[in-house]
Amino acid sequence: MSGPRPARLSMQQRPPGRAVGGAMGWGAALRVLADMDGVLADFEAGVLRAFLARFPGEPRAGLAGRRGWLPKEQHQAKIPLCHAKIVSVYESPGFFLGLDPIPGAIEAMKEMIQMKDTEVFICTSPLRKYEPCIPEKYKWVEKHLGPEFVDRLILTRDKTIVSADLLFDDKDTIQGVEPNPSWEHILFTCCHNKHLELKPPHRRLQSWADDWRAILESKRRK
Ligand SMILES: Cc1cn([C@H]2C[C@H](O)[C@@H](COP(=O)(O)O)O2)c(=O)[nH]c1=O
Ligand SMILES: [Mg+2]
Repeated sequence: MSGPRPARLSMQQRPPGRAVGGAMGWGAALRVLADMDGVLADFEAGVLRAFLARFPGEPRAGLAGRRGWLPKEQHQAKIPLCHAKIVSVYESPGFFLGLDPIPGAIEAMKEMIQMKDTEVFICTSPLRKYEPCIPEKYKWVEKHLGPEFVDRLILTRDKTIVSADLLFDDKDTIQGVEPNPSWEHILFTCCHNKHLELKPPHRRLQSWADDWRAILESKRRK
């Protein structure tokens, strides 16, 4: 985690009506990234639901017993034969588009984007097998959040190179080519990370019912 980013002066690039100024100075809007799977879209529940529908009677690990980010690793460790089947589930057409929103996520994002001096983006990593994952991610955002957020969708397999103040993400370790990302990673609680004990100054958001507004405000004050 590093300190706040220097103020940006690219006012021309800002959408009309979102110019910022005042106490924080011109261009010093707070920039927030929200991860998609596990933060906005319920990837874990979607995997389990689709797996049960497609392979009824197949042994699987339930959400309560999940440890570690990769369900394929989880299942691989306990039930070796499941791996390829789990991958086939989340690589199937309709999987990403059919994911349910995480409770409160849509409301939080729509409120956040209206906040003064705040820039909100969705930052998601597509599967290496990028079809149909990528078009379905765009469609999901349009369906649940609307066209305003389609313009704010960042797809990258390396989030460390994206410049922002905050990143809400369920993955416990986010690594890439940039060793010191500009954002503070707020771990969004999910079945696979809830057992992890975070050492200060690392912070969590337990759910969208938790005080995400306070996290944004704490970052503005810095
Ligand atoms: C195995 C596995 C894969 N994913 C996938 C789903 C997405 O394509 C990315 C993560 O996307 P995010 O929006 O950056 O969260 O990886 C996953 O999320 N979880 C898994 O266990
Ligand atoms: Mg995620």
